[in-house]
Amino acid sequence: MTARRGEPALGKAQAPSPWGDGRRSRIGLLGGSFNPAHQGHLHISKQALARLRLDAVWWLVTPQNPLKAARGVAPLAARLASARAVCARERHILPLALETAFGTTRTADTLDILHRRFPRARFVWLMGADNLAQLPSWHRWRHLAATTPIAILDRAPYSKEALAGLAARRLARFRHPARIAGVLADRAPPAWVFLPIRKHAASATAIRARGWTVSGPVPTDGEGNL
Ligand SMILES: Nc1ncnc2c1ncn2[C@@H]1O[C@H](COP(=O)(O)OP(=O)(O)OP(=O)(O)O)[C@@H](O)[C@H]1O
Ligand SMILES: O=C(O)c1ccc[n+]([C@@H]2O[C@H](COP(=O)([O-])O)[C@@H](O)[C@H]2O)c1
Repeated sequence: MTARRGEPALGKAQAPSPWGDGRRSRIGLLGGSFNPAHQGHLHISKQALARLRLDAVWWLVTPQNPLKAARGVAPLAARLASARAVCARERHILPLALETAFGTTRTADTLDILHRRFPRARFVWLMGADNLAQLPSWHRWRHLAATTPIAILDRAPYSKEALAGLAARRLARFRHPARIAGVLADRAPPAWVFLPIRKHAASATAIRARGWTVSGPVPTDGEGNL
């Protein structure tokens, strides 16, 4: 892995595994605010691991979603801690603060760096159906789709809205049936699938409404699950 001039090198503590260390690792990237992380993130990550035949899912805990207000967003350390707590037992799911190391907040920029640094890795961008509906507001979203295969994980109540939206329409000819999900990582982008998985109702907004705070204990269901 080589850093470009001007890009910070990643310290060992940041070093994700697998590294793209000669093996053509298949890595799902779930970007998010994780304010806080919850069982919905875990559910879609497990679905992605199985359905897309991934080696790992990296949770990219964003320093700041460029389209969301900073107010009400817990510090990165607290969001990262919530992510680590939620997937503490998962060997193949890795919460990371790579965008803080890269100095990026916009996904297309982050993906460009990841492709440069891990030329042998096969990345798939993962997102819930709500984010597909919003994709046309993202910086260089067509470039993003042109560089990285995308898997959309279903989420209530956004399925119809997402599939009828501008991004789905503009990218319609690059959509593949869910049955090829296992080889999506091998497909040359643009390429995307919509995975009609069992829906999970968890949302960070609902958890915050129930009183999640940075300083207080992370709320659990008694088994350590948010
Ligand atoms: N229950 C869920 N089902 C499907 N996708 C989800 C679910 N929860 C989160 N995601 C997806 O995970 C990614 C990160 O989500 P995020 O951290 O914003 O959680 P959130 O619950 O959507 O937060 P908020 O309610 O604050 O907007 C997004 O792509 C989002 O669509
Ligand atoms: O690149 C953009 O312009 C962009 C705009 C909005 C959201 N994103 C990314 O989308 C991911 C999901 O964000 P969120 O806040 O819905 O969890 C996260 O990685 C954000 O950085 C990216």
